Amino acid sequence: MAETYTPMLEQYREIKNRHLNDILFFRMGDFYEMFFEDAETASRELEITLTARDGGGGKRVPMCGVPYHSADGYIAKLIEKGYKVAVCEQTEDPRQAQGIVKREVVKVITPGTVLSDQLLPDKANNYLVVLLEESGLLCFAAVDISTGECMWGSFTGASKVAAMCDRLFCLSPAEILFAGKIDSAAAINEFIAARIPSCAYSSIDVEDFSALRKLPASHFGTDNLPEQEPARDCVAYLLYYLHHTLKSDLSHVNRLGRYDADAHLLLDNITLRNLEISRNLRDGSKKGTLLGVLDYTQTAMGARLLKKWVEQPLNQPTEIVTRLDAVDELVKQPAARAYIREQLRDVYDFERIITKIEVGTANARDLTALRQSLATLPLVKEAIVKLRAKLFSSAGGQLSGHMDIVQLIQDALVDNPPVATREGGMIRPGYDLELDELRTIARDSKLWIQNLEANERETTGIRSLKVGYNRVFGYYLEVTHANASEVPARYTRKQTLANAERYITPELKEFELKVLGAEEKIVVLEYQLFVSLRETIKRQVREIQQTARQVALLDVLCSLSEAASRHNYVKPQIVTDRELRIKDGRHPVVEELLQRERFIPNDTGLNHRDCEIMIITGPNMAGKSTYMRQVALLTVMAQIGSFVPAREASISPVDRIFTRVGASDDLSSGQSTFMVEMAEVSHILKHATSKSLIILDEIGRGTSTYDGMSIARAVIEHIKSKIKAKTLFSTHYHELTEMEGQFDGVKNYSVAVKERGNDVVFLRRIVPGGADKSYGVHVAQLAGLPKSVIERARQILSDHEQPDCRQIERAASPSPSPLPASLFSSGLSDELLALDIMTVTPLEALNILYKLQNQAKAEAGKL
Ligand SMILES: Nc1ncnc2c1ncn2[C@@H]1O[C@H](COP(=O)(O)OP(=O)(O)OP(=O)(O)O)[C@@H](O)[C@H]1O
Repeated sequence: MAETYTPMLEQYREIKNRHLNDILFFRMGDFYEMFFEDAETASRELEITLTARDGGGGKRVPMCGVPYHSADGYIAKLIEKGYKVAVCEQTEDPRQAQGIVKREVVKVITPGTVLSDQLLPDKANNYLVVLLEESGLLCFAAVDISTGECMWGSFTGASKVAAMCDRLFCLSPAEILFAGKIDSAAAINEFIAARIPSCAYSSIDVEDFSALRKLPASHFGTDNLPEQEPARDCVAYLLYYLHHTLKSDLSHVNRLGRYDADAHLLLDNITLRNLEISRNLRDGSKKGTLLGVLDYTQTAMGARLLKKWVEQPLNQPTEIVTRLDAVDELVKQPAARAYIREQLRDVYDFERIITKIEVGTANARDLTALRQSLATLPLVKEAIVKLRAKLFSSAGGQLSGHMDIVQLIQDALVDNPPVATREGGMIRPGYDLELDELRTIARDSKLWIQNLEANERETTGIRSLKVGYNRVFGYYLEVTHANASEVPARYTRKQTLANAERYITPELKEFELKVLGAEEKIVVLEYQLFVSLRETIKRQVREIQQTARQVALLDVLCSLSEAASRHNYVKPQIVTDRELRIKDGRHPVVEELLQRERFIPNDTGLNHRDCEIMIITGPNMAGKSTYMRQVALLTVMAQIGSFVPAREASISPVDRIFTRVGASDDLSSGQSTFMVEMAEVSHILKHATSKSLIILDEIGRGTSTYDGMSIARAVIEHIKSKIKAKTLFSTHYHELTEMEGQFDGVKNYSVAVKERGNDVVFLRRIVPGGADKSYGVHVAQLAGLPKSVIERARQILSDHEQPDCRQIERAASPSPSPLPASLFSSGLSDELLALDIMTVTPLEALNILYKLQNQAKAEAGKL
């Protein structure tokens, strides 16, 4: 026989059955209760007491609970730990309920659908992504429910997984859902675990999917829908999940954008990381990144847009120039820029406020923030209309101040309303006649009580008599025991305290009814008025969203021009001759970090005639990596529409930038450093085109010299003959400089140094020609290696640099390099060879080691 529970628990079980993957917060009065397994999980994760309650038939059922007013904090904790929380409310007034109060899940909160400020990342997007793979097409649909932004994209072919991973890296979703069976799931999961570890992921399956197929068209209309069915289905899953979790009509998710890879300069996730475009390698924050240097945005909307611009620069010259012209105008008009930025400082994140209005969670304070934000816009518009650049004329035109809404909120709400919406105190006097009348009754009642108190004191002669109020007895007259004998017969005793008696009179009760009724009515009426105000604003969701987008655009343009003038950048010329010419270029981030030292600028000239590939040699620490990243970053900046740190720059947009820089530790994937390096090089060789820019920093160094050098040379030859991409290649293999004479367009450069005795001065200048020394020992010394090690290294190096040794090293055959002669001279090796390691005891071994060391010391002249 099926187990039976109390009617309330039966209701719980019925609801829980529909939310098996969620923790069910079950509202009971002032608490959210959890039962059964959920109670055990929640008590463990939230560190709250696990109790039990009678489940019917003598069964004890595990239970725990949290007060409803502090539930947000607990929910936040569970979401951060990757759980989903279904919030089940009482949907009827318990006083009117017959039997068990009706309850319903009003929303499911998941990492990708959170809307509370507490859980949303400040100034950043919070994406939910659905992935679907079908008929060779790998699709995604993404939404930031907090702003209403929604888009889709799809990839095919051999590189579809890599392309999807790059996209996911940019979106950095809070939650990913795999719809149905995804062939590439393993590879994608591996990437998420390594690169977006905070992302929650699960699968989504629907029994009757055919019913959902209509969702995209009914929600977005048919105009912008993806043509391919898998992509449309992906959007359908996304909408289904949103309806299932948010249970609102989602009118703020009203535009479906398409991610179009062809419109952008593609920066894969490796390059985004290597160049530290928006996240640094140290802790993933924007400190010390290109975004960090360019971000002078004033609003959260601007900050989110700038991150997109920086991670997805443009590739079409006309679009780039349009942005550059706008930035240029603001650079030339510092007063206008300062004025606009000043106004924008008072603008709240109203893109998110609009969402809260749409889903009905906005409070009165949100609305006053919206009013304040919109009210500043006419001032911004005034400044914008005087500007000439194309982007301003479109932005200015659309920058509506929504004065009707500003006025409406101004009239309806007091200046500083409370956060709570059901406790009154929000609506401005004069806004609603009925409310004003009720307030008059409530206010007059205070006067009435004062009068009553004075009258009663006079008629009874009890000077200490006072009128009071409590929730249990309502209004009462309080008289001390000492005066009890003076109390008239018309008083009815209600309560006896230690030193006083409390009474009521018919007059007082009648008054109470009127007053209490008024106060209750005020609270209800204020809430109704507030909700209807919210609904009125909701009708303009689209228009206000449009305004938010214009504000973001303006903020970003101001930010880029502020960065340009603060850091002394110049407007790059955008050309189409496939050349890159930079005069006195600087690294935007390194120049900011250098405090006392001055950053030394350098030129660059890359073209397909005489300098397609730069082979850069030079000492360690000389500035090779900095220079190469600088060239890449200046290209990225120009394609963002930003000015660049240089005296002059003319840049032909590239289609992709590839980087292979440093030793990226991919220990999590179980691959060796060299394997990762080769995989990255292979990725570059497969995807680079003649319009790409490639940065290769010392490839081949993770293996033996000969293997490494051979691979490096073969890679350059391949790029030169097959790909023809502009390339910067740094290396310590001086042998590669021989390529200059052998291939047109391969040019040697080196970083100049000055030698002073054993000391080396880095000049940080890139000059034509190859270098012949690495000065690695010098850098080791700078890094603080023990003096003895440095001296020994110098000795080995000088032996090694003898002509006969160098001859051997440069030979192309990969024979093992001989050890320096001195190490095993004078019979040391004979003694070692004679040893039978398997039979010596540890003590004997130590003795032998001691003897060998003494011998070595003697040889080194240290004894
Ligand atoms: N143009 C410059 N002006 C001033 N300082 C610079 C310049 N370029 C580089 N530096 C400084 O030199 C440091 C080392 O530069 P970088 O890492 O580019 O050297 P590298 O030649 O790539 O070294 P390695 O071969 O060891 O990787 C940088 O961190 C920076 O502080």
